[in-house]
Amino acid sequence: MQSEKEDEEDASPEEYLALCSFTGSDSDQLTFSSGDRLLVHVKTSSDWWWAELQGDKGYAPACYLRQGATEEVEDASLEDPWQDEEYFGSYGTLRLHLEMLSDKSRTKAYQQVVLSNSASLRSKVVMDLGCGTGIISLFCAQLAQPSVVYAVEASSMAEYTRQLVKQNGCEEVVTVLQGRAEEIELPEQVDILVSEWMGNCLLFEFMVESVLLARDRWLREGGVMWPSSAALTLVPCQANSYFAENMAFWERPYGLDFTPLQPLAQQEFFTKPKFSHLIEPDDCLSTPCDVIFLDMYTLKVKDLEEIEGQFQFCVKKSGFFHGFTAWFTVYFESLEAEGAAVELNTGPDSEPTHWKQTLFMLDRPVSVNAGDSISGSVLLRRNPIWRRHMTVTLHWKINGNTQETDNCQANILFSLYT
Ligand SMILES: NC(=[NH2+])NCCC[C@H]1O[C@@H](n2cnc3c(N)ncnc32)[C@H](O)[C@@H]1O
Repeated sequence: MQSEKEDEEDASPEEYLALCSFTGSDSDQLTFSSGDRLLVHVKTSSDWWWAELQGDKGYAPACYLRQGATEEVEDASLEDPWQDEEYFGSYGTLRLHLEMLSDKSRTKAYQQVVLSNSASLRSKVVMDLGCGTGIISLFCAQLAQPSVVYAVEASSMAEYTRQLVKQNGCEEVVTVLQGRAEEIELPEQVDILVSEWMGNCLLFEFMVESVLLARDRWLREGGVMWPSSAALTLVPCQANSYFAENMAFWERPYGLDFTPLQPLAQQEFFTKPKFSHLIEPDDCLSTPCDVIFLDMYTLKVKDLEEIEGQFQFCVKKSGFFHGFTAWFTVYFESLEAEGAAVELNTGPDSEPTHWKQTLFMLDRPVSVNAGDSISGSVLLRRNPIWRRHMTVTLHWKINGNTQETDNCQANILFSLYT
């Protein structure tokens, strides 16, 4: 009796080129090298395909493969791996800047950092990386007396930022430099490198790479990074309304049975992370836990390729385990020796920010009971081709202490593609 997959394999396989190497993380994932030609038998999901390489079969990440690619196509996709045209184009318009400036939690946290360090900022040299409209640089000039702030902005917004600096009488202190932080020249090393670089799930957009490169090139020995550190937090959660709206909905719409659409709904709505999700504190099934911690003084660009964290949650109340929710917190150390750090927490116990939280839905909910443990790991793997993207792979098992049976092993791969 052929397996379902073998049935589907009867269709003629298509040849794909591996654009880079991939090492399978468990027995049913294929391992291959850049340049290998794989035969794709079944596109089991938008992210994982059942493929074959020299007789070995297994799942391959679709984003690593290009159909009928030849060298020039490969070069083309490597031409703009940062998608800078689109990325800086979007920051050249007001929409995103309005969203960020309207985010009081975010903007006031940076204002508080400047305010609480205003004495120590006197006569310091500051770099504001990715200054956008220049709000952080203007806070520095308005609330403290640094000797100079280099406000670096790659998008066309920079020309307006210059006007805002002049309009607010800060041109003596703030110098706007248009260009990528990796490419511009500063006349001197800086004492403080401040930036608002965080993206969804902390790292999406990978602007953090630019911050690390600028740190290595422009931050003087003993200089200060703002943020100084960052943590990614995870919690198993209920998502009853999201589940009801996207899955239960198909049970009886207008008295009809639309359940045959539920597999489609699962594929379409639950295989991508839900950005801007607002989790209620009550939805948390256990105490949230920091799964990844980044020290902005020691973090290296190569560390960004794969970042893994472990977790062990103890379920504190019975309910439906619909998925995991993630958020981040960044910390700004004080310039004064014993001064208190400022933190910007984007979790459910803080004022909502424009990031809100990110919800990763399981294929199907699992009912859990108080005392169960949900343990496993989260792997953030940067896309080797599209450098602003990453996949999030969650492995977990549930050691229900109320059931004899086994764990339910599972792993889901989410691609944080725009
Ligand atoms: N928190 C985020 N996810 N994004 C908010 C900051 C993004 C701002 O930094 C600018 N920006 C991003 N990368 C760079 C770079 N390498 N060099 C200069 N400006 C940059 C970008 O044009 C935008 O104005």
